[in-house]
Amino acid sequence: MSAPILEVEKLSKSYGGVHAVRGVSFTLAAGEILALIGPNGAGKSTCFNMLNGQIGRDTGSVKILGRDTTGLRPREIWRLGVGRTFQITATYPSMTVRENVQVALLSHHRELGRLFGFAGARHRAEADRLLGLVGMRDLAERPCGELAYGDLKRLELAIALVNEPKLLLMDEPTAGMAPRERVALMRLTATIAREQSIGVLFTEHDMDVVFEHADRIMVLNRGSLIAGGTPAEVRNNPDVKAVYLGEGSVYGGEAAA
Ligand SMILES: Nc1ncnc2c1ncn2[C@@H]1O[C@H](COP(=O)(O)OP(=O)(O)OP(=O)(O)O)[C@@H](O)[C@H]1O
Repeated sequence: MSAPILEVEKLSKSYGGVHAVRGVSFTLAAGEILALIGPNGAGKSTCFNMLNGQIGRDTGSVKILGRDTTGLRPREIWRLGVGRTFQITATYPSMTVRENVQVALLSHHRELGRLFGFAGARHRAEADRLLGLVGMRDLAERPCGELAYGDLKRLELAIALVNEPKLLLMDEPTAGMAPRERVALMRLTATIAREQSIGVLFTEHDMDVVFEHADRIMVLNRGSLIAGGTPAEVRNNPDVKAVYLGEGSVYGGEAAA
């Protein structure tokens, strides 16, 4: 079996007296879709931000493609082959869809100096290939500011793929989307991830999305992992049921947190 893409061991972080994340360990394989769920305040974002280098960890280790990430800045972690999407989309509204992808490609190729007098031809074919992957080729000429929210999220996915990531970190990728759009976005993500052997770690509040698309689910509560396994295993886990009781259903239908 090939080495895991992501290896997390005993990751911890406290804020004053609050143990936001306590001794979290897990691995993620190529092409695997792994969901990190838990009620509000469970530590999901803190975990994520330690993985992508936005916040430092107190203890523990994170290896991406076998490389220890201790001390690496977010940009250096991105350059290891990590794609990211954020809860709040960050695109340039006055630029077209294609130009937004081209700018990301310029950054990936360390050519941002060329932005001045940006002729629009640079990496155009690659930008169109990425837009084709997410089904947005026909929207290439549209100004980003005119896009529907669901299309913006697909664009964000195309941008996350510019550096040919082996690991994709998605923090609430479907936040703010209509239910049907959410499932469609995760289906698209899962298809691309499996075709390209990209490991995906995502946090998500919509349990329909989680149970339909994750190969494996980890459940955080008060900073600790309390359960992990296939969707069927997690669904039947009594600890998980207890955590979610009164907050919605882990069987799908309602948001759990
Ligand atoms: N910068 C910070 N300073 C102090 N406490 C923090 C900070 N960031 C997070 N916390 C605390 O750490 C705990 C975990 O928060 P975190 O945001 O990681 O949870 P979460 O599972 O992502 O929640 P949500 O689902 O609401 O986004 C919470 O108790 C939170 O109040």
